Amino acid sequence: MSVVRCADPKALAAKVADSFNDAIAARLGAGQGHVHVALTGGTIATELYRLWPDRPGTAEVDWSRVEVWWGDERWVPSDSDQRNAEPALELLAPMGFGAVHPMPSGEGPGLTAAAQQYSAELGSVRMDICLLGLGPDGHVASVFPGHPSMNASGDPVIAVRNSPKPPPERLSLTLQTISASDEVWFIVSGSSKAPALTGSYHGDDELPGAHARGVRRTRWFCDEDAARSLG
Ligand SMILES: O=C(O)[C@H](O)[C@@H](O)[C@H](O)[C@H](O)COP(=O)(O)O
Repeated sequence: MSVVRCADPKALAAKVADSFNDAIAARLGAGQGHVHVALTGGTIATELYRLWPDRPGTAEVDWSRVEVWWGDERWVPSDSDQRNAEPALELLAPMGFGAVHPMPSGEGPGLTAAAQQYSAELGSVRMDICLLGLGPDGHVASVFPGHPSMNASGDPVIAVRNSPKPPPERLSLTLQTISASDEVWFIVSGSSKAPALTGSYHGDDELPGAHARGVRRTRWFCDEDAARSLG
């Protein structure tokens, strides 16, 4: 595990964008045909998507060999501004990804069928890099502490009901699926996240963030406000 500390949210978002560019270019340069990346929703992730297309180095990457997935989604219609995927894809449009895989939206099949559909779409794909935000309660993707989503196993994607964070219905990768990723990257900003960050980093069992670990590497990108109590 490694921690990357940045002065403020803007520097944090820029650092994560540059790190993605470097890591993806390195994978492609090493002969990997395609790179699979899972993105997340949330405020700081949106800041990342806003500045990523214009970062120096972004134009150097062959994005046609990158496939984008989502770690979780809110079960609302596709034109809702609460969605994770569509607003992000609008910001990231200049990059021209080879393929994008938004999770199904609320006007489609039922929630359970949608989870099965995305599980099938995922098939045997494992993420090279899975990006995660962290909630103040320690949630990652739509896996919440003390909630049935924490113990889900079986299919890689689950239907989440009664989510403590609105909206109540969501889709999410399971912790097992997240932790099958080669790398897990956290992006964490703000003092409200400091206790959850410290607990997740140090392995507090009750926090979903403590169970999300990459097979090869776990990186914690955080700003000083979030990292305050990390030591
Ligand atoms: O759908 C969601 O709500 C997100 O995917 C969620 O897991 C998010 O990443 C964290 O809650 C952090 O969000 P903030 O950066 O807004 O605190």
